[in-house]
Amino acid sequence: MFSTEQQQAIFQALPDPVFILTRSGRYADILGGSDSRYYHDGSMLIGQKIEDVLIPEKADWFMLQIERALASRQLLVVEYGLAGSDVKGLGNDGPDTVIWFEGRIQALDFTIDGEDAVVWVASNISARHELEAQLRHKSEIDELTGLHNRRSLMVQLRNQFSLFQRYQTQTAILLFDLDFLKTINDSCGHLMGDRVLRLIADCCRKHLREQDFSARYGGDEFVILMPQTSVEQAEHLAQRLRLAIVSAMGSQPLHSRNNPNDAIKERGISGGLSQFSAGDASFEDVIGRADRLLYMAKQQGRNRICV
Ligand SMILES: Nc1nc2c(ncn2[C@@H]2O[C@H](COP(=O)(O)OP(=O)(O)OP(=O)(O)O)[C@@H](O)[C@H]2O)c(=O)[nH]1
Repeated sequence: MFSTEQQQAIFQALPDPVFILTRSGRYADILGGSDSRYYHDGSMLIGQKIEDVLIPEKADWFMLQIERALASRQLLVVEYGLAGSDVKGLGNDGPDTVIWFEGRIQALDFTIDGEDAVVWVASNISARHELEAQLRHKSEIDELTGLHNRRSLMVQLRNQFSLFQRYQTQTAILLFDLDFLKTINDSCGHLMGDRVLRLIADCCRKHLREQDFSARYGGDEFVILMPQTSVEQAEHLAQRLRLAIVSAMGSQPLHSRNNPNDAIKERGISGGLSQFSAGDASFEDVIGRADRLLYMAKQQGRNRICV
């Protein structure tokens, strides 16, 4: 139906680039890629090998995908990022952000110069990738404090509990609640209440270790999950955090709106500290224990951690 020239023109008009790659990683041909918003002219790659173009770590990954597609003979769909620093010899000329692609790879049923080969269609999905990252962030992070939200805490607790069941690694959990937030809200305004909640989050980020997982459990309740931590170590960390929060709150102008001389004196947190234990059926058991200990801390006069 189409002449050879017309077929060639149709291939070149394809918006996404189509790479014909041999088993040894040679660019046998490149078609399409006409959407110049996303793709540069790649014709200079023809005849070159992936290992000549990309740094070893990336080149190995590309070669592995070619092998997978050739072995399965099925359509293989992969996602990958390419940064300017992944391309050999680009220097500072490449893009400064990672560009994300979806690769659709299919083995060809003929050989090219005696080699097996695949067709690899690369689509720029950076915009979608960015949107997905934003949505993931929104679904996992508490908007007010920037800590993990309850939903991502639950996922983390479930994973850590599975690890505990398999390896019995000590894992401590602190559940704490800001004392008298209602009084702060009523006396100093809701915005000041919000400010104190953010202050607590800052203290968590500053005073806990990188492996500790801090989350806003809801309202003025927070949970700190401390993997590979004994209760003794966790108690030390919890007390350090409590003192840091008391000290940070001390620097806040927590004065009554009606009477500026009337400062709110009660500043602190009450917490319950527990750990996964052999008899627990699920992570909910340890949260339940920490909750009862938190209640005890409130009963005993607040601004303390019960273990
Ligand atoms: N400012 C602010 N207040 C909140 C937020 N979420 C919940 N609160 C308020 O926090 C208060 C929590 O109340 P409680 O924990 O029961 O009581 P409390 O005043 O902190 O007193 P104790 O916990 O008994 O020491 C409620 O008045 C909620 O309305 C928030 O995001 N911002």
